[in-house]
Amino acid sequence: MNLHKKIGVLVVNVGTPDTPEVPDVRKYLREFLSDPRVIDIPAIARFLLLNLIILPFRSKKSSHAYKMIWKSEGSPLLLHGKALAENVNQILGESYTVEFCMRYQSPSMDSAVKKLLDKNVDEIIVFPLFPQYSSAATGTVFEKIGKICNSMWNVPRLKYISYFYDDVRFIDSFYAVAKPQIDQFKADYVLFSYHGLPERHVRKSDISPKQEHCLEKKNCCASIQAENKYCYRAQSYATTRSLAKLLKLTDENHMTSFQSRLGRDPWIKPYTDLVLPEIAAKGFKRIAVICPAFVADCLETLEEIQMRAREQWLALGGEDLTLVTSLNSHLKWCETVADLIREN
Ligand SMILES: C=CC1=C(C)c2cc3[nH]c(cc4nc(cc5[nH]c(cc1n2)c(C)c5CCC(=O)O)C(CCC(=O)O)=C4C)c(C)c3C=C
Ligand SMILES: [Fe+2]
Ligand SMILES: [Fe+2]
Repeated sequence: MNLHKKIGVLVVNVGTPDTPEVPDVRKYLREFLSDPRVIDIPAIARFLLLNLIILPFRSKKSSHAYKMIWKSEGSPLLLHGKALAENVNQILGESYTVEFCMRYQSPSMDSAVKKLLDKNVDEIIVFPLFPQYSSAATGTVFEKIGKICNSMWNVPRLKYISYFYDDVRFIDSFYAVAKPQIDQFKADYVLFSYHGLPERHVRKSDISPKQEHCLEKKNCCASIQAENKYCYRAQSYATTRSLAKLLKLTDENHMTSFQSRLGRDPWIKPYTDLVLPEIAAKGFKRIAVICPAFVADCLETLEEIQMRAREQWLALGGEDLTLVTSLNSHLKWCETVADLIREN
């Protein structure tokens, strides 16, 4: 390797509002949900849905939720991302410059790319913090970097990290973080709850000639094959299989589900809020919930799982539910991120 080469790294997460107040949450939701990769319906229908239904109702509701998890220094998603980038930069040393940014709102991808170019980097590695590929999260980050570079005369060399759902170091990091928490909690059941997606997104990721694999064949997500290599649901199940094996779980005491639905379209199943009653009915009392689609704790883990799902579990007669805190800026995870960057 050329010792004088300077490598820029963009570590990107989805985005968060600047404050938990309604106007900032509305601004964030507007940018996020106007993205055709997130709400993939015709532009006029998306505009009407967003302005007449989602923004008037959701902004207030989400603002209330954000207020419950907000830290004095800011949004958990932002704080964890900044800490991760700082630690990874220290591990990688001075031939690398690592910038943390958000696909929506701030710090913006545009400002982070500018910072890297001001430091005269020779190439940029784009690292979306999403273990499983989805067009709504990973795809939109890659599209955005393309748009940013479109306006440049000297386009920097770009490299992309698309997914790492089965990378042994990612799995080992989650194991290292989760295992002590599950043991200490004395869980009798482990639920792997992933961010959901509309079923339509998964069907569109199917690369078989007539899209006859994803959600068409029985057990379509039970293994990764050529047809479903971009299938978010199949990649999520693969993450669960690797983690469950390390945690020595059996088919009886763990399962995979999908949370955070929005709107009336069918989303990938099973739904987290609908499996909790089934698990309770089997007599399990102490459930630990791991969320391996999120490498940092955020609204979806801290409010939806640790608060709302816990309340639901207690109402179902469960003894307790714990959220297994995420990778955040755990040292093993920082080393994994540094390794994934180095090998690019
Ligand atoms: C159609 C709507 C949505 C899709 C598709 C979607 C995919 C998706 N999202 C993440 C990661 C995160 N999403 C977060 C929040 C969030 N997500 C949606 C909607 C969709 N996400 C909304 C409306 C929100 C905002 C909060 C709310 O009102 O519920 C977050 C947390 C952000 C935070 O500030 O803490 C993350 C992270 C992935 C990985 C993904 C595709 C798989
Ligand atoms: Fe989301
Ligand atoms: Fe699939």
